[in-house]
Amino acid sequence: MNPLYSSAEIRAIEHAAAAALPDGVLMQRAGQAGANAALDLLPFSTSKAKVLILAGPGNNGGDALETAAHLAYAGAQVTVLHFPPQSAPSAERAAAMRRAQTSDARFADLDLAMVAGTEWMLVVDGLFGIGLQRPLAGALRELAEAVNGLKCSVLALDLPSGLDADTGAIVGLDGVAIHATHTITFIGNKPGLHTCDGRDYAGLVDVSRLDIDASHFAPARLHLNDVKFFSRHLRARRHNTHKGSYGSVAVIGGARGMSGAPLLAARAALNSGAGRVYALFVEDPLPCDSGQPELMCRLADDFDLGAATLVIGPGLSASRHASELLERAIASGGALLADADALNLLASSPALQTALAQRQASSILTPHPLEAARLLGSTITDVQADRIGAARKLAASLNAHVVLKGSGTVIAAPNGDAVVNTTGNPALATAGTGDVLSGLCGALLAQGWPLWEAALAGVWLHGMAADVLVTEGTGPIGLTAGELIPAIRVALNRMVQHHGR
Ligand SMILES: NC(=O)C1=CN([C@@H]2O[C@H](COP(=O)(O)OP(=O)(O)OC[C@H]3O[C@@H](n4cnc5c(N)ncnc54)[C@H](OP(=O)(O)O)[C@@H]3O)[C@@H](O)[C@H]2O)[C@H](O)CC1
Ligand SMILES: [K+]
Repeated sequence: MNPLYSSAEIRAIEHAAAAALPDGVLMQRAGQAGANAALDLLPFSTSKAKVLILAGPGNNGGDALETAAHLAYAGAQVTVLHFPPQSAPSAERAAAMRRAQTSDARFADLDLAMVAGTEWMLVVDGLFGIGLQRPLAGALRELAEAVNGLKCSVLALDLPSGLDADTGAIVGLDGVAIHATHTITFIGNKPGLHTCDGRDYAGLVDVSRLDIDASHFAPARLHLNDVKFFSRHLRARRHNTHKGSYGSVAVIGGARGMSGAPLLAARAALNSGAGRVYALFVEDPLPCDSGQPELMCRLADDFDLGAATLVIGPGLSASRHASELLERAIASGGALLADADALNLLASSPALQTALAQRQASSILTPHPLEAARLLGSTITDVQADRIGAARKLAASLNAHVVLKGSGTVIAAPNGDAVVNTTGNPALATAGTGDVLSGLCGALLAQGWPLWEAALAGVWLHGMAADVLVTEGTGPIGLTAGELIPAIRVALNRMVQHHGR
């Protein structure tokens, strides 16, 4: 089920596997896998294909040298830019170097004009893998920038050089990484390829396990999101049901001048199948939502908060009254999702945090990185430098399921399990999409989904709806949050048709 491994876990697997195999086999397999991935990107007749191979000083460079030898034997015109190790290379890297030197690959000196001025069909990035220790600097930085200026495909071996394998952050303030179009990653998939800058820099990711025996892989605590994680909750509707069978959602928010946010969340909840949906306003309730008259608009103070699944936060404001409503919502016994201003109020109140952490029924929190930073007492930079760590920390300290939004949304449970989402695209970087997500998750909770699965499915469907709209040309530029709602409804129904019973 799409496990993700930290670099420490990958090294442990590699050591255990290498001990049971003849010397150098893993690097040879990595080089073969790299060459196969490269050949997939080259024309059938390789003889005219100019391929630039960047071979760094460590074992990632060893993989690149193996790849270079294979591609040269396959007839490609291979040029290698080689960065020799400062100390004695590993035996397998030395063997890889001999193989590349005895092939037809040409070793060239670093010349940025040559890199920029040649019509490469492919660049293979084997500068650094999981052993990157510091930012790319000097000539390496210039080389990465020159490669990033090329139009051709770029295949990263293991991961794009300059990217942190565990976090997906580019290493260093104002750091640089190779912008790959494809990545062939070895032994196991890595979180850094799927969150933060990872999705932009890794391109299409393929995993080669190097034929390592399954016994060497310990169960992972981190996975890519997968429909299999939540598909058993996708239920076909029974004929003999009524609106009461599908639960009630109450969205609490809408301070003066911010009534749009709860309406978006409430519309999303209704269109995601909740039986009854209330839009509860901190003050001045709208008489109705003329665009969605099925919604019931009320003053929050007049509502029994125990009577519905609560989504609190969209347009809530930071007023004292809003804080009292949050306190009441936390004290209610039912399922609760807190978003937006509710998260900011939580961040400024240790008492509310304690009350949330002590709830019998756990909760879902859906912060974006700034909201998460406020809750953690840190900065956006800190959060983005380790999104998975930040989500896990929040989940543990607040005893909540945390959805840390952004590229590669992270969903973390209080027990440390975490998932990185794979759907979604930059179209979601627009006002109101967070409100839609909160309403969608609230609707799934109201229909009886457990918190973890509701968060996984909500994030997955939200991203899938945006992906479908972008495929159809409705975005990424200019997609509006409201347009997501009918697309979510279609995606949810299609999934129920496919998986439900
Ligand atoms: N060992 C095997 O059989 C296999 C390895 N695989 C591949 O190996 C890499 C991991 O290899 P490792 O050597 O540990 O690490 P790297 O190649 O990523 O880089 C380490 C060397 O790079 C130097 N370094 C690190 N950062 C920088 C930097 N910013 N600028 C310059 N040099 C840097 C580091 O030198 P130090 O000075 O820090 O000591 C090392 O020399 C893994 O990713 C796989 O690709 C195969 O997958 C399987 C077989
Ligand atoms: K690399």
